[in-house]
Amino acid sequence: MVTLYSTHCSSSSKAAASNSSIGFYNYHNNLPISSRKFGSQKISLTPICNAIRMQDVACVLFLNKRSFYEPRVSRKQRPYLPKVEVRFAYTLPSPNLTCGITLGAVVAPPSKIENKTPLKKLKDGILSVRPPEEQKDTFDFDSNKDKSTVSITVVGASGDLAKKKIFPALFALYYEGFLPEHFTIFGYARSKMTDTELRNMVSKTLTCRIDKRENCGEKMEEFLERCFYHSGQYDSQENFAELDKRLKEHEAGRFPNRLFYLSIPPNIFINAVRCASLSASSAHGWTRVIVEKPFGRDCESSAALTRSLKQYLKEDQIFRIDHYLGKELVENLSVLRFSNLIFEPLWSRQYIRNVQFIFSEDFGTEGRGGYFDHYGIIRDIMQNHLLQILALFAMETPVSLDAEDIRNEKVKVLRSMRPLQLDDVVVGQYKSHTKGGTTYSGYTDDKTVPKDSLTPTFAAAALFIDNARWDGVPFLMKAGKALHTRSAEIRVQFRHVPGNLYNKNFGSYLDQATNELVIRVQPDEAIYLKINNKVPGLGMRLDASNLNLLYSARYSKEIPDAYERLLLDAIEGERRLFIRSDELDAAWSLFTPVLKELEQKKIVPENYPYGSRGPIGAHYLAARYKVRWGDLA
Ligand SMILES: NC(=O)C1=CN([C@@H]2O[C@H](COP(=O)(O)OP(=O)(O)OC[C@H]3O[C@@H](n4cnc5c(N)ncnc54)[C@H](OP(=O)(O)O)[C@@H]3O)[C@@H](O)[C@H]2O)C=CC1
Ligand SMILES: O=C1O[C@H](COP(=O)(O)O)[C@@H](O)[C@H](O)[C@H]1O
Repeated sequence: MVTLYSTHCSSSSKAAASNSSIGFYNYHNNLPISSRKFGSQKISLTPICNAIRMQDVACVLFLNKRSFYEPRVSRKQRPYLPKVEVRFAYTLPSPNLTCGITLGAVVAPPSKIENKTPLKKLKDGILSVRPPEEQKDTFDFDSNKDKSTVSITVVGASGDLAKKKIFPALFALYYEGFLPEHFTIFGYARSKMTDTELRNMVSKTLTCRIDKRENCGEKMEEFLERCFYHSGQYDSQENFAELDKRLKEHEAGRFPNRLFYLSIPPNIFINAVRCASLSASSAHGWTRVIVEKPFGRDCESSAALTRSLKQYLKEDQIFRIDHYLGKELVENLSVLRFSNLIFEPLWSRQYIRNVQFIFSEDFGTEGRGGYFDHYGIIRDIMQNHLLQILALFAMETPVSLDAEDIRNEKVKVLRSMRPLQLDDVVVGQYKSHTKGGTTYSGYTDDKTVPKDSLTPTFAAAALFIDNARWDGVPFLMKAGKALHTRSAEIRVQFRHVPGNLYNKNFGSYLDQATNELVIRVQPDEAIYLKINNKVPGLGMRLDASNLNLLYSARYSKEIPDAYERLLLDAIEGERRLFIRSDELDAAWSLFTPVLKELEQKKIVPENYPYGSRGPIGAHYLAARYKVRWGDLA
């Protein structure tokens, strides 16, 4: 049952409101339940809403026959949440009319919600950013109420990320039935391509899951038929208006929602957003924009980017992607911690000695040297991926799983952290190395990288959270390219057991006898806990063994790629895994001073051979805090 408990709507203009009405629709079948016309300056909708008690309600507000607003039954109503509050407040594009509606919902039995198709979850109402005067078309909601559509435009479709990640993720969602019934995918870039050429390009990177090969070819054909291409400049409103025209042809009178994925270099983000929002945003439905990193390269440039984006978009239209937040084990971090009694009580300085976030790749910056040299590993990996994981790891219990509640807690952690000090950073750069007759090029051997580049391809750092829970606990980060292995892990090293009866069995290896919880994000996703155990036999010999939850052994389902989850969330309007602007500001504040110092002082990175374990300085840094890197134990 859903109970709407508080709504209000006020207008400062009689004329603007004279043709207006509010309608309630059954969420499941979109049939009208009730509607009310209003033309007065002020209208209280509370009595209407209180009178309506039913399974699920969708509510659409019409102003001068335009529909602006559709509250959703969102993923907040997943089974683990027995009670949901949905709040909406927004400004209508009309300058003299504002309206806010607050809904409080008590949710229907969870199974019903879960059984919904994703399309039915698509009930978020984001206003178009297009100026009102450009919203010429009116939408006849009565005859189209059961028909909405999502148009996904991949801006920069000819690029590496689009081919490698975005199109395959969209196909996986399609294959699994997660895309809405009506959807269209457009590639947009400057390269000249026909629809068929785009389809050929995309088809080369599509794969079916190992566990689901049924009708794979057929599904690919169906998917590709819904992919189109439009060639245009990123700074041309005219070209985006042409795209708009083509999108409209495919939307064919359906309720149009539009998602733009900016898969382009950052220097053209703003032009593309300006043109897309002014010439190709949805007139009636929502318009959302996924923005890829890098979100600036320091506090100032990031704030400037946010300011520019907000000239054309509202914060809730901006989906800043950090694909590490979409990884299965990062998503599981909160589940592990907040739904297992054995972990949460241990999650503090009292029991945890240090936490390590380790990222390594066994390949260099090949092909991306130009981009990388401008950013370096601290900006590329630490300031975003590792810091986001740290914030999730260390945050206090959020009030709910609502996006804002989670992001509020993450911001608090970031704001409680000390900006990184130069003394607490070690930087490195890989050099060429020959192994087994093969020579692996060094970073500066790349033609797109200046020979005298000081850009770090490796960094280790010690960070601290100055709050009651984490006071004095080192949070160590290590990230590097061209190392000996590819992996991403979170390692939680616990304190010694006080007065351990078995200390003598460990001899001088007391450190190695502490418990360690490892969350292996990739590859071979796993969670394991290192415990001390008696080696079977008549003696009393102890060893460290793992209680091991290896995903591939436990779950037969293939783990979805991070981009699948994030794209689906963006389509559904779920913001939990996207970065809010204040989180971003807080993240940059931690790293900007040290990044500037490294550059101003021209700190020379320590060399390490391609394929090695990185510079020795990382060990000294850890040792300063009496820590051993867990991945080396
Ligand atoms: N590739 C990756 O693994 C990752 C990428 N990212 C981010 O995603 C975004 C896209 O990355 P990626 O696909 O690698 O980028 P690309 O360099 O491949 O660029 C994407 C497309 O943008 C256009 N483009 C490239 N350079 C310029 C330019 N100087 N001026 C105008 N247009 C240009 C090209 O299309 P055309 O010429 O046809 O217009 C190109 O195909 C970037 O912001 C990147 O930082 C983030 C994480 C990982
Ligand atoms: O954002 C980035 O991530 C990739 C690593 O992503 P993964 O999912 O393959 O682990 C990294 O290679 C790239 O430099 C960086 O920009």
